[in-house]
Amino acid sequence: MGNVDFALTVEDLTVSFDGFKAIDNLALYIDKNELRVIIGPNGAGKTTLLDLICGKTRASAGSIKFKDEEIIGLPEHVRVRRGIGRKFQTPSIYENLSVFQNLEVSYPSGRSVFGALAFKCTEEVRSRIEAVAAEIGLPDKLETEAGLLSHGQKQWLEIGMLLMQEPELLMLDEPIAGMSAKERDLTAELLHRICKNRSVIVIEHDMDFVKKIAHKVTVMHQGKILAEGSMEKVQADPKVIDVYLGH
Ligand SMILES: Nc1ncnc2c1ncn2[C@@H]1O[C@H](COP(=O)(O)OP(=O)(O)OP(=O)(O)O)[C@@H](O)[C@H]1O
Repeated sequence: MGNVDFALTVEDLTVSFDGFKAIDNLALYIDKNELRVIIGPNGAGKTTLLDLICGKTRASAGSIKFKDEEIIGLPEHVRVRRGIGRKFQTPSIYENLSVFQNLEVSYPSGRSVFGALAFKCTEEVRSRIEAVAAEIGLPDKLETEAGLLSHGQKQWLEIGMLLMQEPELLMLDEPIAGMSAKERDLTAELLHRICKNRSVIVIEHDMDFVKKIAHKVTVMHQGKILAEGSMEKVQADPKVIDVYLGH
Protein backbone atom coordinates (compact mmCIF):
# COMPACT_ATOMS: atom_id res chain seq x y z
CA MET A 1 0.00 0.00 0.00
CA GLY A 2 1.72 3.19 -1.14
CA ASN A 3 0.95 6.54 0.38
CA VAL A 4 2.85 9.64 -0.72
CA ASP A 5 1.65 11.52 2.34
CA PHE A 6 3.98 9.53 4.59
CA ALA A 7 7.68 10.30 4.64
CA LEU A 8 8.37 6.74 5.77
CA THR A 9 6.20 3.64 5.45
CA VAL A 10 7.39 0.45 7.12
CA GLU A 11 5.28 -2.70 6.65
CA ASP A 12 5.64 -6.37 7.59
CA LEU A 13 9.23 -5.70 8.68
CA THR A 14 11.01 -8.68 10.20
CA VAL A 15 14.60 -9.43 11.09
CA SER A 16 15.80 -12.66 12.65
CA PHE A 17 19.14 -13.23 14.34
CA ASP A 18 19.74 -17.00 14.56
CA GLY A 19 16.00 -17.64 14.61
CA PHE A 20 15.28 -14.89 17.18
CA LYS A 21 12.96 -12.21 15.78
CA ALA A 22 14.39 -8.89 16.98
CA ILE A 23 11.80 -7.13 14.77
CA ASP A 24 8.61 -9.07 14.25
CA ASN A 25 6.21 -8.13 11.45
CA LEU A 26 6.31 -4.46 12.36
CA ALA A 27 4.48 -1.54 10.72
CA LEU A 28 5.37 2.12 11.21
CA TYR A 29 4.11 5.24 9.43
CA ILE A 30 5.95 8.53 9.85
CA ASP A 31 4.44 11.77 8.55
CA LYS A 32 6.34 14.55 6.86
CA ASN A 33 7.64 17.03 9.46
CA GLU A 34 6.71 14.67 12.27
CA LEU A 35 8.87 14.17 15.35
CA ARG A 36 8.29 10.60 16.49
CA VAL A 37 9.79 9.21 19.67
CA ILE A 38 10.33 5.46 20.08
CA ILE A 39 10.41 4.17 23.64
CA GLY A 40 10.42 0.73 25.20
CA PRO A 41 12.39 -1.56 27.51
CA ASN A 42 15.95 -2.71 26.85
CA GLY A 43 16.09 -5.24 24.03
CA ALA A 44 12.71 -4.17 22.59
CA GLY A 45 14.26 -3.70 19.15
CA LYS A 46 14.44 0.11 18.96
CA THR A 47 18.05 0.35 17.78
CA THR A 48 17.57 -2.59 15.42
CA LEU A 49 14.60 -0.79 13.82
CA LEU A 50 16.71 2.30 13.11
CA ASP A 51 19.53 0.04 11.82
CA LEU A 52 17.07 -1.49 9.35
CA ILE A 53 15.77 1.90 8.19
CA CYS A 54 19.26 3.31 7.57
CA GLY A 55 20.50 0.09 5.95
CA LYS A 56 23.11 -0.87 8.56
CA THR A 57 21.23 -4.14 9.08
CA ARG A 58 19.53 -6.16 6.34
CA ALA A 59 15.88 -7.10 6.87
CA SER A 60 14.77 -10.73 6.63
CA ALA A 61 11.41 -9.67 5.16
CA GLY A 62 9.11 -6.71 4.67
CA SER A 63 9.03 -3.29 3.08
CA ILE A 64 10.55 0.10 3.89
CA LYS A 65 9.35 2.93 1.66
CA PHE A 66 10.92 6.36 1.85
CA LYS A 67 8.92 9.03 0.03
CA ASP A 68 6.92 6.22 -1.54
CA GLU A 69 9.95 4.41 -2.98
CA GLU A 70 11.08 0.99 -1.84
CA ILE A 71 14.53 1.23 -0.22
CA ILE A 72 14.81 -2.11 1.56
CA GLY A 73 17.38 -3.51 -0.89
CA LEU A 74 19.51 -0.36 -1.08
CA PRO A 75 22.92 -0.12 0.58
CA GLU A 76 23.43 2.34 3.44
CA HIS A 77 25.32 5.01 1.43
CA VAL A 78 22.57 5.15 -1.21
CA ARG A 79 19.96 5.67 1.52
CA VAL A 80 22.09 8.55 2.85
CA ARG A 81 22.08 10.10 -0.62
CA ARG A 82 18.32 9.64 -0.86
CA GLY A 83 18.00 11.75 2.31
CA ILE A 84 18.16 9.48 5.35
CA GLY A 85 20.53 10.66 8.11
CA ARG A 86 21.41 8.74 11.27
CA LYS A 87 23.23 9.88 14.35
CA PHE A 88 24.68 7.29 16.68
CA GLN A 89 25.26 7.81 20.39
CA THR A 90 29.03 8.28 20.19
CA PRO A 91 30.03 11.57 18.58
CA SER A 92 32.11 11.32 15.44
CA ILE A 93 33.26 14.90 14.94
CA TYR A 94 36.80 15.93 14.00
CA GLU A 95 38.09 17.31 17.31
CA ASN A 96 41.07 19.14 15.80
CA LEU A 97 39.05 20.94 13.14
CA SER A 98 36.96 24.05 13.74
CA VAL A 99 33.17 23.97 13.85
CA PHE A 100 33.19 25.63 10.41
CA GLN A 101 35.52 22.97 8.98
CA ASN A 102 33.52 20.12 10.48
CA LEU A 103 30.42 21.45 8.75
CA GLU A 104 32.34 22.13 5.53
CA VAL A 105 33.61 18.55 5.20
CA SER A 106 30.03 17.34 5.63
CA TYR A 107 28.75 19.27 2.65
CA PRO A 108 27.65 16.72 0.06
CA SER A 109 30.18 16.52 -2.74
CA GLY A 110 29.67 14.70 -6.00
CA ARG A 111 29.72 17.56 -8.46
CA SER A 112 32.89 18.80 -10.12
CA VAL A 113 34.16 22.15 -8.95
CA PHE A 114 36.53 23.98 -11.29
CA GLY A 115 37.31 27.37 -12.77
CA ALA A 116 34.74 30.08 -12.28
CA LEU A 117 32.36 27.67 -10.60
CA ALA A 118 34.68 27.30 -7.61
CA PHE A 119 33.96 30.73 -6.13
CA LYS A 120 30.21 30.42 -6.52
CA CYS A 121 30.29 27.03 -4.88
CA THR A 122 32.35 28.28 -1.93
CA GLU A 123 29.79 31.01 -1.31
CA GLU A 124 27.03 28.46 -1.49
CA VAL A 125 28.83 26.23 1.02
CA ARG A 126 29.52 29.16 3.34
CA SER A 127 25.91 30.29 3.45
CA ARG A 128 24.77 26.72 4.06
CA ILE A 129 27.28 26.41 6.93
CA GLU A 130 26.04 29.65 8.47
CA ALA A 131 22.42 28.55 8.19
CA VAL A 132 23.17 25.20 9.81
CA ALA A 133 25.28 26.81 12.57
CA ALA A 134 22.30 29.01 13.43
CA GLU A 135 19.97 26.03 13.40
CA ILE A 136 22.15 24.09 15.88
CA GLY A 137 22.72 27.12 18.11
CA LEU A 138 26.45 27.50 17.38
CA PRO A 139 26.55 30.61 15.13
CA ASP A 140 29.25 32.28 17.26
CA LYS A 141 31.40 29.14 17.54
CA LEU A 142 32.33 28.71 13.87
CA GLU A 143 36.05 29.33 14.46
CA THR A 144 36.22 27.29 17.68
CA GLU A 145 38.10 24.00 17.60
CA ALA A 146 35.50 21.25 17.95
CA GLY A 147 37.51 19.51 20.69
CA LEU A 148 36.99 22.57 22.93
CA LEU A 149 33.18 22.42 22.74
CA SER A 150 31.09 21.14 25.66
CA HIS A 151 29.65 17.63 25.42
CA GLY A 152 26.25 19.03 24.40
CA GLN A 153 27.71 21.35 21.79
CA LYS A 154 29.59 18.41 20.26
CA GLN A 155 26.33 16.52 19.94
CA TRP A 156 24.68 19.52 18.27
CA LEU A 157 27.62 19.85 15.90
CA GLU A 158 27.17 16.26 14.87
CA ILE A 159 23.50 16.92 14.18
CA GLY A 160 24.66 19.94 12.15
CA MET A 161 27.00 17.72 10.13
CA LEU A 162 24.01 15.57 9.22
CA LEU A 163 21.90 18.67 8.43
CA MET A 164 24.55 19.79 5.89
CA GLN A 165 23.26 16.97 3.70
CA GLU A 166 19.68 18.25 4.05
CA PRO A 167 18.20 14.91 5.10
CA GLU A 168 14.45 14.53 4.86
CA LEU A 169 14.52 11.91 7.60
CA LEU A 170 16.85 12.21 10.57
CA MET A 171 17.21 9.48 13.19
CA LEU A 172 18.76 10.11 16.59
CA ASP A 173 19.62 7.54 19.23
CA GLU A 174 19.36 8.99 22.78
CA PRO A 175 20.43 12.51 21.80
CA ILE A 176 20.55 13.93 25.36
CA ALA A 177 22.66 11.20 26.99
CA GLY A 178 25.22 12.84 29.27
CA MET A 179 23.83 16.37 28.80
CA SER A 180 23.22 19.00 31.49
CA ALA A 181 19.65 20.18 32.23
CA LYS A 182 20.27 23.39 30.27
CA GLU A 183 21.67 21.44 27.31
CA ARG A 184 18.63 19.17 27.36
CA ASP A 185 16.30 22.17 27.12
CA LEU A 186 18.31 23.60 24.24
CA THR A 187 18.26 20.22 22.49
CA ALA A 188 14.47 20.13 22.76
CA GLU A 189 14.33 23.56 21.10
CA LEU A 190 16.79 22.41 18.43
CA LEU A 191 14.66 19.37 17.63
CA HIS A 192 11.53 21.53 17.38
CA ARG A 193 13.39 23.71 14.88
CA ILE A 194 14.77 20.94 12.70
CA CYS A 195 11.54 18.97 12.38
CA LYS A 196 9.91 21.95 10.66
CA ASN A 197 11.65 20.87 7.44
CA ARG A 198 11.96 17.12 7.84
CA SER A 199 10.79 14.06 9.74
CA VAL A 200 12.73 13.08 12.85
CA ILE A 201 12.76 9.78 14.72
CA VAL A 202 14.27 9.78 18.22
CA ILE A 203 14.94 6.84 20.54
CA GLU A 204 14.74 8.09 24.11
CA HIS A 205 14.46 6.79 27.67
CA ASP A 206 14.03 10.13 29.49
CA MET A 207 10.26 10.58 29.78
CA ASP A 208 10.41 14.28 30.72
CA PHE A 209 12.30 14.88 27.50
CA VAL A 210 9.93 12.69 25.49
CA LYS A 211 7.01 14.80 26.76
CA LYS A 212 8.74 17.96 25.59
CA ILE A 213 9.53 16.84 22.05
CA ALA A 214 7.20 14.08 20.83
CA HIS A 215 4.39 14.68 18.37
CA LYS A 216 3.59 11.00 18.74
CA VAL A 217 5.12 8.13 20.73
CA THR A 218 5.65 4.53 19.60
CA VAL A 219 6.16 1.98 22.36
CA MET A 220 8.07 -1.13 21.31
CA HIS A 221 8.21 -4.47 23.11
CA GLN A 222 9.72 -7.74 21.89
CA GLY A 223 10.18 -6.51 18.34
CA LYS A 224 6.56 -5.38 18.00
CA ILE A 225 4.60 -2.22 18.58
CA LEU A 226 2.85 -2.33 21.93
CA ALA A 227 1.15 1.06 21.76
CA GLU A 228 1.20 4.25 19.73
CA GLY A 229 -0.25 7.73 20.04
CA SER A 230 0.10 10.88 22.10
CA MET A 231 2.30 10.78 25.20
CA GLU A 232 -0.84 11.11 27.38
CA LYS A 233 -2.45 8.16 25.66
CA VAL A 234 0.51 5.78 25.88
CA GLN A 235 1.30 6.84 29.45
CA ALA A 236 -2.18 5.85 30.53
CA ASP A 237 -2.07 2.50 28.69
CA PRO A 238 -1.96 -0.37 31.24
CA LYS A 239 0.11 -2.53 28.84
CA VAL A 240 2.75 0.20 28.62
CA ILE A 241 2.80 0.71 32.39
CA ASP A 242 3.16 -3.02 32.83
CA VAL A 243 6.16 -3.60 30.56
CA TYR A 244 7.94 -0.25 30.72
CA LEU A 245 6.75 2.84 32.55
CA GLY A 246 5.90 1.07 35.78
CA HIS A 247 9.50 -0.07 36.27
N1 LIG B 1 23.39 -8.26 15.34
C1 LIG B 1 22.69 -8.91 16.25
N2 LIG B 1 22.83 -10.24 16.43
C2 LIG B 1 22.10 -10.91 17.34
N3 LIG B 1 21.18 -10.35 18.14
C3 LIG B 1 21.00 -9.02 18.01
C4 LIG B 1 21.72 -8.23 17.07
N4 LIG B 1 21.31 -6.95 17.17
C5 LIG B 1 20.35 -6.93 18.14
N5 LIG B 1 20.17 -8.17 18.64
C6 LIG B 1 19.19 -8.54 19.67
O1 LIG B 1 17.95 -7.98 19.30
C7 LIG B 1 17.23 -7.53 20.44
C8 LIG B 1 16.87 -6.09 20.25
O2 LIG B 1 18.02 -5.27 20.47
P1 LIG B 1 18.03 -3.68 20.30
O3 LIG B 1 19.43 -3.23 20.58
O4 LIG B 1 17.43 -3.31 19.02
O5 LIG B 1 17.08 -3.22 21.49
P2 LIG B 1 16.82 -1.76 22.04
O6 LIG B 1 15.35 -1.63 22.17
O7 LIG B 1 17.52 -0.77 21.21
O8 LIG B 1 17.47 -1.84 23.49
P3 LIG B 1 18.27 -0.71 24.35
O9 LIG B 1 17.21 0.19 24.91
O10 LIG B 1 18.92 -1.54 25.40
O11 LIG B 1 19.23 -0.03 23.43
C9 LIG B 1 18.11 -7.79 21.64
O12 LIG B 1 17.68 -9.01 22.23
C10 LIG B 1 19.49 -7.93 21.04
O13 LIG B 1 20.30 -8.78 21.82
